[in-house]
Amino acid sequence: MQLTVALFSSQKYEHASFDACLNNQTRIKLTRFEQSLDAKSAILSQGFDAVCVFVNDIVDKTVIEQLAQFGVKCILLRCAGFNNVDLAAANAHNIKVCRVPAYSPEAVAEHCVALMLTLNRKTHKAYNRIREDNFDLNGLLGFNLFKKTIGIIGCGKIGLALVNILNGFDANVLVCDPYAVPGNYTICDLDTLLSQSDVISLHCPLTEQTHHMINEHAFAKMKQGVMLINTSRGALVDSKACIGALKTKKLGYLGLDVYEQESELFFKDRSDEIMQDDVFSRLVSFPNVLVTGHQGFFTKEALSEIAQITVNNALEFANNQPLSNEVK
Ligand SMILES: NC(=O)c1ccc[n+]([C@@H]2O[C@H](COP(=O)([O-])OP(=O)(O)OC[C@H]3O[C@@H](n4cnc5c(N)ncnc54)[C@H](O)[C@@H]3O)[C@@H](O)[C@H]2O)c1
Repeated sequence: MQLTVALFSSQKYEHASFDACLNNQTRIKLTRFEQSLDAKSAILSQGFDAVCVFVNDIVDKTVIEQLAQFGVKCILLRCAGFNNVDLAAANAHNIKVCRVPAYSPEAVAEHCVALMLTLNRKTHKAYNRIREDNFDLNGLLGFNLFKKTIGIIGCGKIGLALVNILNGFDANVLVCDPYAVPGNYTICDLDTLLSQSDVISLHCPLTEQTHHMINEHAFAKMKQGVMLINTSRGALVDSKACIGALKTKKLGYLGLDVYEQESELFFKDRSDEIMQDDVFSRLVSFPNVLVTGHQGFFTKEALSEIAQITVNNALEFANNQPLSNEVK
């Protein structure tokens, strides 16, 4: 039997890695759609055995009911996080859900350090200054990461990859994670991490418990001028509370690779449109805020691993084999 797969939110940059994996096999037939999956576009999945989705596709109860009606039996996530999928609804309709649990955690950890160093050493400003023959150093003052206290919330695969890099800076690394095991860091509770860290980086999943975990109460506990980095999921952070903390200078630096309302913005060229998101506009107006559009994962190595694992997940499903990366 051939497994037909409707791939949503298709991007050109993924073609080569998927084509390389699908080459010389006829078991899987992939059809690409540029549209993201939601209640309106779900009709496109009619007649397909599986859908393949990414971080901002909406796979809630309504969409899953439609998928079930159209005969879809498997949801293949091309990412690790699965907060956008209603697992109970999928289970109720006997639709299997598979993900890519790890694809180069180092890619995200390295991007996180790129955000930290750019914000700190202001290389983005220096780049522009030098192009205009402006060699003034005023306004470019940074600080050493050496011996600084860096708090990591969520020390799974990405958090741990970050710890390994930060140990190279001889930083004092604090970790808050309910399942933390002893390592090259100090395990502490959230309040201790918030109050002692010079830099805070988020690497826990988005759940009901972690939604807006960084809010005005959390900022109140932090050091004046703290740096906050979020490469995990946008809604871990209350964006409006960030604006408040930036205005009082409590928040000295903010690096975001994810944003709560990113599904309305990211992964498309919107330079011809009028920005409708006032919170986002305000955030990017601060000189000490650096936003990248969910590109933490975006390395050659990670794209290749995502394609290989997704195709393997599809093959396991097509062959009725145990699903190594099923999420229940
Ligand atoms: N920016 C990107 O391109 C990108 C790419 C991949 C993943 N991500 C995000 O990064 C997150 C982390 O990925 P990972 O592969 O390291 O996941 P992981 O499952 O390996 O690690 C997550 C860790 O968070 C911990 N955790 C859970 N609840 C917590 C809480 N309330 N407080 C503190 N820790 C808590 C878990 O115990 C676990 O150790 C994912 O959830 C995903 O949202 C972003």
